[in-house]
Amino acid sequence: MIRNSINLLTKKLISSTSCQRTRMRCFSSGATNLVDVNVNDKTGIAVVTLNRPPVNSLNLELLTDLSKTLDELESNRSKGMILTSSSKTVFSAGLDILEMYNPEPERSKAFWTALQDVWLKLYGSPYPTAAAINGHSPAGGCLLAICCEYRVMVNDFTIGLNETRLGISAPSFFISSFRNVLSTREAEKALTLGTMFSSDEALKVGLVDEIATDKADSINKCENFLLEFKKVSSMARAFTKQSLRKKDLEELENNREQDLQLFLFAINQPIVQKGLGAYIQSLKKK
Ligand SMILES: CCCCC/C=C\C/C=C\CC/C=C/CC(=O)SCCNC(=O)CCNC(=O)[C@H](O)C(C)(C)COP(=O)(O)OP(=O)(O)OC[C@H]1O[C@@H](n2cnc3c(N)ncnc32)[C@H](O)[C@@H]1OP(=O)(O)O
Repeated sequence: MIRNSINLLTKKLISSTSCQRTRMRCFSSGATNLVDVNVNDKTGIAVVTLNRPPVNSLNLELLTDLSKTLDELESNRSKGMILTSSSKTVFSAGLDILEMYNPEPERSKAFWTALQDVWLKLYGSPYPTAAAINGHSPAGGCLLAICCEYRVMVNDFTIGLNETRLGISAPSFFISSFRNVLSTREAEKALTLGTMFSSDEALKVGLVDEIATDKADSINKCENFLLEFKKVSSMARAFTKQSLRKKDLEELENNREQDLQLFLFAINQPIVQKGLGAYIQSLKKK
């Protein structure tokens, strides 16, 4: 994938004049509409909205749609992407727990592979990315946000990698993208404690870059960030980003099968199944 991106950058260099004339308007990511995409005609920035009520939990279908959307943005040479949610209170509740409970072997494999795909594409995207976090963002929800280069969070919500609170460790690619945002010290403290930060705390520690009053404000602030790149060569920008993230990306690319087997092993442990069952019940009883 990194090689593909570098090839793409080279192609861009050769055809940079024609690229600038190419402007995609809008595209759909499929019949299901779990992901809405809206491209601003003037700026070329795409607002990508997660749309799987009630809480945008990341199941196989949502991850597959998101993965396709990221492919389309890349092949359309997007000017930038803002990731947000259609919910009023939840950005994403993270991985869909039902994908891990009583797992069906082929589906769990496809599910984890789709998550790996999304992470590789989002974390390593050549176009600039920002997250307009307009609701709670635990675990896998936080993962999507930290893959982006900039985060604007609406007040009064929570964000964090809380896996240890659920009795598990965050997978290694979750940890590497978290450490790309926070200092190793802050990341270690937050990951081991499973801290969920309030919007203000997240700002203080550097997990988010700005606070917004509402969704529109968060999108506006993300857009302002992305527009700053008008002054910068898109190739130089993308190359720099991918160089900084190269080690993390290669770590997963070179160990995808091992990472998948670890996930399958973990979710198939009876003690984990018991924990997942109890957790699902606790969410339902709320
Ligand atoms: C427990 C042990 C886990 C062991 C796992 C083992 C191995 C796996 C190995 C590696 C993978 C590890 C990686 C994990 C990363 C993850 O992302 S795990 C998911 C973590 N997410 C959460 O813990 C969030 C849980 N949800 C909430 O806290 C709240 O729902 C919310 C997001 C704050 C929103 O609250 P709100 O009040 O608005 O909504 P409700 O709570 O009423 O929820 C509505 C509805 O949605 C269901 N639901 C919520 N979250 C999830 C979810 N993540 N997956 C599936 N379904 C979810 C909830 O049950 C309600 O359903 P309903 O009652 O049927 O309407």
